[in-house]
This record gives sequence, structure tokens and C-alpha cells, in this order.
Amino acid sequence: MANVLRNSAKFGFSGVLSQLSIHSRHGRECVSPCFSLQQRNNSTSPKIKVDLDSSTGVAVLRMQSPPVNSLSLDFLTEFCINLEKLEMDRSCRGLIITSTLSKVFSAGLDIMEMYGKSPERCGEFWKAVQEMWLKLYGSNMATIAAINGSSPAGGCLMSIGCDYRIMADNPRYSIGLNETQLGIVAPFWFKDTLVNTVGNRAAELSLELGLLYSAPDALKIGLVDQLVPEDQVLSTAQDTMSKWLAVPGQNTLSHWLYRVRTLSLSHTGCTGSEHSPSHWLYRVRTLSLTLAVPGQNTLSHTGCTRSEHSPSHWLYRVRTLSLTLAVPGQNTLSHTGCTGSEYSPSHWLYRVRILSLTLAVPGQNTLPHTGCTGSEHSLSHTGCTGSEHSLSHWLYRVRILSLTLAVPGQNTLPHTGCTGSEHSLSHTGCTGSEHTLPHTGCTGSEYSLSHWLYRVRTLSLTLAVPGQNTLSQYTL
Ligand SMILES: CCCCC/C=C\CCC/C=C/CC(=O)SCCNC(=O)CCNC(=O)[C@H](O)C(C)(C)COP(=O)(O)OP(=O)(O)OC[C@H]1O[C@@H](n2cnc3c(N)ncnc32)[C@H](O)[C@@H]1OP(=O)(O)O
Repeated sequence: MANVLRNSAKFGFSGVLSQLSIHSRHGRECVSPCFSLQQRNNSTSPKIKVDLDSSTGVAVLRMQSPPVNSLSLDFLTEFCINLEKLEMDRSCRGLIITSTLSKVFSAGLDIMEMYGKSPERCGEFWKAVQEMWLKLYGSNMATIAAINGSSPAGGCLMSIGCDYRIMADNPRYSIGLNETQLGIVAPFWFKDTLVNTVGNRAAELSLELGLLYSAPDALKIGLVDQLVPEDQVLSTAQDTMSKWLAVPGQNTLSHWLYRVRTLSLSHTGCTGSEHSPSHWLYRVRTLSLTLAVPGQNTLSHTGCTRSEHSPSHWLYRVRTLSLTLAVPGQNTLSHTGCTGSEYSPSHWLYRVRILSLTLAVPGQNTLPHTGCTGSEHSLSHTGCTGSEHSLSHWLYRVRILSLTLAVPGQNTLPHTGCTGSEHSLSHTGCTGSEHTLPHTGCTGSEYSLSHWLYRVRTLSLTLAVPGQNTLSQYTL
């Protein structure tokens, strides 16, 4: 193990990444995930065993790939195919993931896949990792991880991709995103999923230090939801699953609304159907990693010029910065308008972030400042076009807007400037009839207004990417 890691370090992950980056630029065909997965599954011995109980609608997926259920390309392929089959099986409503091995749930990504492989193989592997996460995190089934052993790195990702985690109460078992300790960096979507699970500060500490938590500590920070004696992990998962399945529609809207935010960030920048989510996940990840490569200080405006800022420290922060500030199609941080020395980065970063959150009104040209160049760098870039429009004027309106949105019978948003037939849900940024927020599950007139107001508000706040038609990009 240690040898593998040492060799990986010697080989250089950034080298692998740059190769991958080139590969990505040349472009991969966007084929259906199902097709591509089936094509590349050459393994004969099953690494996954699935039992679906048709009386309960609950499937148990057992990982059985000794010695440690490491996530190789073959393993991931088999995992995804099984997941996809269950997803398409309408009788299956719940999924429990566990391991047949003693002491180990999953050791995470197979280190051997990250060492000495061709760029093509690396690309396939990485795509499979993304597909595993997308399928799990985006599943319509209720999902529970029955963690009956250690679950580092990718194993932890798999666990936090589920709705609920039950872990064996054994302090020798550990779980966490420990990549930093290995000299590599957890991709931003690993980070997002962790943040969604344990919150910002715990995730920050966890990622910067590459922490592995014992089962009791994992429970303390909320990384797992419940500890039970080892021999009761599966039975408790089954009991818990019946509670989840008793919640009406639990695996539809509420489930999705929460997850859509994370998934949509992953898609940012997607403008055409040729861009599959995994394609973008791959690119964005590469971008974020590349941005912080020492010696390539393209983020000089972030203030990152000193050697005392360790990569992991910066990668974590830079990722957050890019996600927060990046406007698709814009030259990321330069769109902050920070071109003169009078504007310190922190000054701008702070303001722009607040502005984006405060002023973004879907369908409006909320943040035209992204194209500001020169002396108009002022508060007028918030969308105010005349000097009479002060910031407080706008802040006031936007506040009113948010409040008004929730008043039954006023869903037309006339004050946003919308006039005519576009007074509808198209103000969310949807422009074509095909864009009916399919992922919300809402499809027709059976949904009352208050129902929609509530949903739209959440969606707008959640999904609005200024200047982009975010919802239309959502293809999952
Ligand atoms: C495509 C290239 C892209 C490059 C991009 C670069 C960076 C991007 C982000 C990378 C993200 C990575 C996420 C990951 O998941 S990295 C993997 C991290 N995993 C770990 O750190 C786990 C390491 N393993 C352990 O801690 C332990 O093995 C254990 C799971 C706790 C089990 O312990 P134990 O029961 O004592 O077993 P052993 O340690 O003796 O191991 C038995 C056997 O298994 C081999 N092995 C263990 N882990 C892995 C692994 N992840 N991949 C492959 N092989 C693994 C270990 O070497 C032993 O083999 P031998 O018996 O042959 O010595």
C-alpha cells in the first residue's frame, strides 16, 4: 500500500492530471452512461451482489471484492450497472449498500488505477468514479449505507452519497475524506457532498487536515447518523429503511431539491446537450486543481502569492471561491471587476459574493458587473442604470421581491420587469416548453399555486446562476 502511494507520488498526480486535461480537451463522445458502462465491463467474477426483496421493495447491494472493496474501474462499472438496473426497476424503492468483507466497507478508489495508466484509462476510470457518485447522489431510491467497516476516501464518498449512514460501533473503524494526507486532493464534488453532510467548518477542517474519524467521532460530527453493534448494522438499516419508505414521496421532491444544488453546481457552464454532467464534472475538477498548482498562480488576485499557503489549504478555499464567483462563460475571477490596485481582493471577493446572493433575480440581468470594465466599476453594476438607483433602493426591492414571491396569487413578478406572456415560471430562467423543471417532479396543473410559489422560490434561490439558463442545462 505504502509503496503504491509512494510510487503514485513519484509519478506525479499533476502529470496525470495534465494528461487527462489534454484528453478532455480533445473531447469524448457523449454516449449514454448505460451503454458505455456495459461496453467496458469485462470482469467475470461479480464484485457486487444484489438482492431485491420484492415484498418490501428494498434491495441490498453487497460489495464483495477482496481484499478491501477498492473502487477499480471494473468494480465501479459493475456497481453502476447494478445501480442503474435498480433505478429502472419501479418495484425497487430503497437501496442499502454494505460490504461482505470483515473490517472494511470500502478502501476508496483503487490506488492502482491512479498509477502508471494511460490517459485513456485514467479518463475512463475518472468518469466511472463520477458516474458512481452521480447515480448514487441523484438516485430516486432512498439510500442507506450500512457501514460495517472502515470507509476512507472514496468509500466515504460512497457513504455520504447515500441518504443515511449507519456504522458499526467499533472505534477501530474509521471514515473520512483523507485524500490530503495522501498528497492528493479531494475533488470539489467530494467536498460539496461532505459540506452537505457535516457543514462548512467541519468539512473545512476535515479536508485541510485529511482527517479520518473513528466511528464515535464520525457520529459526533454528523458524518454518520447512527452507531449500532456490528452484528446489527444490516438489520438496523432494514428497519430504518422502512421508516424512510413510509414518508410519502420522500424520494421525490424534497430529496431532489436538496441535492439539485450540489448537482447543478457541478454542471455550471454546460450550454449544450453534448456536455454530459460527467464531462463537466471532469473538466471543472481539472480546472480547479489546475488553478491552484504552485507556479501557476493564475489566481494572483486571490492573494495567493506566498509559499506558506499549502496547496491543500488553497485548493479547498479556491474551490469555494471559484464555485461562488465563477459565472459560466466568464473569465471566472476576473469578472469580479477587480482590475485596479485600489480594490483589494478581499474587498471585492466579499462584496461580489454578497451581491450575487442578494441581488440575483432569475431572468434578470442581475450581475451585469461581470462584464464591467473600467470606471463603471461601482454599485451601478448591480443592474441599476440611472444614478437615482442607489444600492439601498435595489436591496429594498429585492427584499420585497423575495417576500412578494410567497404571496398567493402574485406569482407574476411584474416588478422584475417581466411583461407579457413570460410571466410564468419562465422567469426561473427556463426558456422553452421542454424546460418544465423536470427534476422537481412537477409536470402539470395538478400543482397549486402555493405549492409552486414555495418550490419556485427555493429553486430560484438554489439554482439561479446569473446570466445563465441554469435550469435548462439540467439534464439528469
Ligand atoms: C485517474 C487519475 C486521477 C488522478 C487524480 C488525482 C487526484 C484526485 C482525487 C483523488 C481522490 C481519491 C479518493 C480515494 O479514494 S484515494 C484512496 C484512498 N484510500 C485509502 O487511503 C485507504 C487505504 N487503505 C487503508 O487504509 C486500509 O487498507 C484499510 C481500508 C483500512 C483496510 O486495512 P486492512 O484491513 O489492515 O488491510 P491492508 O491495509 O493490509 O490492505 C490489504 C490490501 O489491500 C490493498 N489496498 C488497501 N487500500 C487500497 C486501495 N485504496 N487501492 C488499492 N489497494 C488497496 C493493500 O495494499 C493490501 O494489499 P497487499 O495485501 O497486496 O499488500
